[in-house]
Amino acid sequence: MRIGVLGAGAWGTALAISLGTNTRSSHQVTLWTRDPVHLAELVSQRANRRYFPGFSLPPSLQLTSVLDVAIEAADLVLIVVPVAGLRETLRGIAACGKGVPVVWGCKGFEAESAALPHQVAQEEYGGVAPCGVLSGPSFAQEVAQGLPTALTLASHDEEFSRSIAAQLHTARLRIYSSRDVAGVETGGAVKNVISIAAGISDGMGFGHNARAALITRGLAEITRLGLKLGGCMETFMGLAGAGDLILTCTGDLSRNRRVGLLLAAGHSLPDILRELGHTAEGVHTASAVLRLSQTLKIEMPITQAVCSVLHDGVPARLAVEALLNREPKAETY
Ligand SMILES: NC(=O)c1ccc[n+]([C@@H]2O[C@H](COP(=O)([O-])OP(=O)(O)OC[C@H]3O[C@@H](n4cnc5c(N)ncnc54)[C@H](O)[C@@H]3O)[C@@H](O)[C@H]2O)c1
Ligand SMILES: O=P(O)(O)OC[C@H](O)CO
Repeated sequence: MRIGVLGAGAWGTALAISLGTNTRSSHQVTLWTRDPVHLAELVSQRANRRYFPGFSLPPSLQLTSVLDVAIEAADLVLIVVPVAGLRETLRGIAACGKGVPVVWGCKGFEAESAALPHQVAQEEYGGVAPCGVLSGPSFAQEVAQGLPTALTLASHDEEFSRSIAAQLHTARLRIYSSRDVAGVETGGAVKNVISIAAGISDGMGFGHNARAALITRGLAEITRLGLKLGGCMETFMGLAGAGDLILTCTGDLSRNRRVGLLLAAGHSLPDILRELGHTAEGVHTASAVLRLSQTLKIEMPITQAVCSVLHDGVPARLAVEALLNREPKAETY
């Protein structure tokens, strides 16, 4: 298959390396960056030192900064820009007029609209071609190293998700298909918020028990919101739910977890984001999720606490104390 990967950050580059060096099938991969200067670096260094140092780009990988070139050369487009760039990227693909099938790998809610990626896609690309989302526990570095990873590809078009999952599937990148787009996207988005909370807790030295409690009650928040948004219970127990939540709350490769660790150490959010140099979707998604939870009247205390630290200047210790001092209640979802 000919695959256009749009977005040459960590995840786009890792997917391009993994799919481009896949020995079982013969994918021809083109990686697109919007920045011509970045393209020149990629071409001359055959590596992405800016976003993904330590990995060589496979010789067969094509590189471009012209969107139409990446799309024209593709049977499938993978959009791997942050959620904030999804709408603009979809508009660019639509303007190309090819009607190419699209799968996105971004995880979050759009900050201003609080829309999930598939809702943005419906507005910008609805009815043009089959679409889906790729999500699940997947640190870019491990995927690029060829370490075993399992993902979920969800689409409302069941035939599309099965077919694309089968074509992208390898022994090292196992891809399961699903119809639950809203569930898969909600799991991938909210886990980033809970991961910031886990980072804060670990950074303050609260220990393994507290982290396990945050993961479990975080899963309850994901499930509550996800069910309201039309997701299925089993999705939240699967790769794109509990799987990704556990990975991101416990794995030190997580950028969202790192945001929490640095907040606990007393760093300011602008300094943290500058030092990170990468997308941490949980930062913007937290506010969108909080607004949604208030509109939908869903209790999401961990999300609320994370928002208060990120955006209201509440010290991490006070936010954690407020969480701990909540009234006792029955353990429900
Ligand atoms: N890094 C991972 O391990 C990983 C794994 C799974 C999913 N994701 C998700 O993938 C998405 C991208 O993450 P990343 O790790 O590649 O981020 P990153 O910060 O490493 O790179 C983001 C890339 O997108 C580009 N970009 C930003 N806005 C753009 C726009 N409007 N149009 C075109 N390009 C734009 C940037 O220039 C950069 O190249 C996020 O939603 C993230 O949650 C990341
Ligand atoms: O580094 P993070 O926190 O954006 O997490 C990366 C992936 O989403 C993990 O599945």
